[in-house]
Amino acid sequence: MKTLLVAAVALVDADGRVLLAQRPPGKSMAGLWEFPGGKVHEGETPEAALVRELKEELGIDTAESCLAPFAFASHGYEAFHLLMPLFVCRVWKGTPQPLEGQQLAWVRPNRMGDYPMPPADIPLVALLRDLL
Ligand SMILES: Nc1nc2c([nH]c(=O)n2[C@H]2C[C@H](O)[C@@H](COP(=O)(O)OP(=O)(O)OP(=O)(O)O)O2)c(=O)[nH]1
Repeated sequence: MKTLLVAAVALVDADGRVLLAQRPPGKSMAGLWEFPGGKVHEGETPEAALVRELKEELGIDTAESCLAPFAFASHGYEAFHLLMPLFVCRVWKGTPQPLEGQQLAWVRPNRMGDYPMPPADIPLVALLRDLL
């Protein structure tokens, strides 16, 4: 089974809300809410992948130094094993915009239960609730 490395980030605003993005129709797990991020390319670090993805998906600028390692998900999906480091970021430039047609929502960790997420993410939500 292939291990897929995906980097994800909890963008946290001044009110302690976290940005979730809804996976668009046509993609795997469409309709579920996830942390922004994506696959780490060959030869790329997770931090560099996130800086790139945040620009592409949301139009915001972040520095690698603003990404604090927080936790990781390790989850067996049918087709691959997902290894997903989750970073926390509280500092960025710009306002997140849905540049890829995705829905965005700022959600308090204790309300994340209202937003169906991929199974890999469930343990991460509990950890965020403790942090924020
Ligand atoms: N970005 C992100 N991906 C997640 C989360 N939880 C989770 O299981 N994933 C999975 C979904 C995808 O299989 C993979 C991320 O792939 P991607 O977002 O870069 O690429 P993609 O939508 O084209 O994925 P796919 O349709 O090819 O499966 O990680 C999460 O919180 N954030």
